[in-house]
Amino acid sequence: MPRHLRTLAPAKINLTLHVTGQRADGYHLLDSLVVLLDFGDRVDAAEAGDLSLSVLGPYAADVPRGPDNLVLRAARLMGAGGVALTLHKHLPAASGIGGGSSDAAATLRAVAALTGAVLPDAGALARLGADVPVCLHGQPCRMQGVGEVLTAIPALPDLGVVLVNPGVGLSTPAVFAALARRDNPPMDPLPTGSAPWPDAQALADWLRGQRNDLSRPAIIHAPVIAEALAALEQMPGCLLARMSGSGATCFGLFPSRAAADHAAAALRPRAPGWWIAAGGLLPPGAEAPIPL
Ligand SMILES: C[C@](O)(CO)[C@H](O)COP(=O)(O)OP(=O)(O)OC[C@H]1O[C@@H](n2ccc(N)nc2=O)[C@H](O)[C@@H]1O
Ligand SMILES: Nc1ncnc2c1ncn2[C@@H]1O[C@H](COP(=O)(O)OP(=O)(O)OP(=O)(O)O)[C@@H](O)[C@H]1O
Repeated sequence: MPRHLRTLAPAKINLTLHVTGQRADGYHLLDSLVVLLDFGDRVDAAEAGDLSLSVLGPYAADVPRGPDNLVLRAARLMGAGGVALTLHKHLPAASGIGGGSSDAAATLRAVAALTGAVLPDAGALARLGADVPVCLHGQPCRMQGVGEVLTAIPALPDLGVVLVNPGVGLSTPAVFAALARRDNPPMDPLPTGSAPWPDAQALADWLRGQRNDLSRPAIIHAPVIAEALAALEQMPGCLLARMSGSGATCFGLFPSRAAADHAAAALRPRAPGWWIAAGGLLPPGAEAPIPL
């Protein structure tokens, strides 16, 4: 067993997010295409006498340091007694890109690799956060139910992605509560065949016919989201711009990682208060903990 591990907690984006109903307990039924990106937070785990958490990085001040941090909640769920955890918080909190859920999933992976403990069951994962199952899954997929039903999707083409957060945090329950309708149509049927989206343009063309039903209520709370979407749409090479999750982070899709890097570099000087990051899709296996 390794004694010290480093794990990526990748940013998550909802390429689509259809809200199709509501359960009796208030949780909403979703139909969403989810991908993870090749950048995000980082969770380090080392053998130690007690369970502890240090939080570092540019957004450390925006997340709890105590027992409510999803890293510690995930570690306790694994029964971890002697693990020193360090969260490097690079993703803005409460921003629709899965930060806390991805940190929790990375912690589950790291503690499993460090101690040999088994992963929690599906019910316990969902109680940590609706996005925890998809973040633990690690691969592009369709997410349904309230987040616990994950199915495979056709292979995706190479993509570049730019994320833009216009400097506002949004409460996920408040955005769901502002929905005008909860019984919206699901996604169109997924195309069939081994590579129905031969390139990023073909994927963007299909996504243009789908929705994020939380965009409208999120823009009511934070009108600056519309400015972030417009800024992305105006970048050369941007194929599609949408909001992720419950916002306020928006993503732009580009034909390549180089085109995304170029657009992010061009946008930064024009929007100094915004968080802007660029990358690509998470390669298979890249979510696995790395011994240090
Ligand atoms: C909107 C998404 O980001 C889409 O991927 C996720 O469904 C939200 O995932 P999350 O932040 O991990 O969500 P949780 O922490 O479990 O839930 C936060 C709150 O969002 C609302 N919520 C969440 C998921 C869901 N399917 N229906 C909901 O209504 C509930 O009010 C819940 O109390
Ligand atoms: N490790 C963590 N990182 C981020 N937030 C955390 C963490 N632990 C607890 N939280 C709390 O969870 C809340 C939601 O943060 P998170 O970054 O998961 O946002 P989100 O936008 O709801 O994500 P999602 O895309 O899954 O909806 C924050 O307001 C914060 O107080």
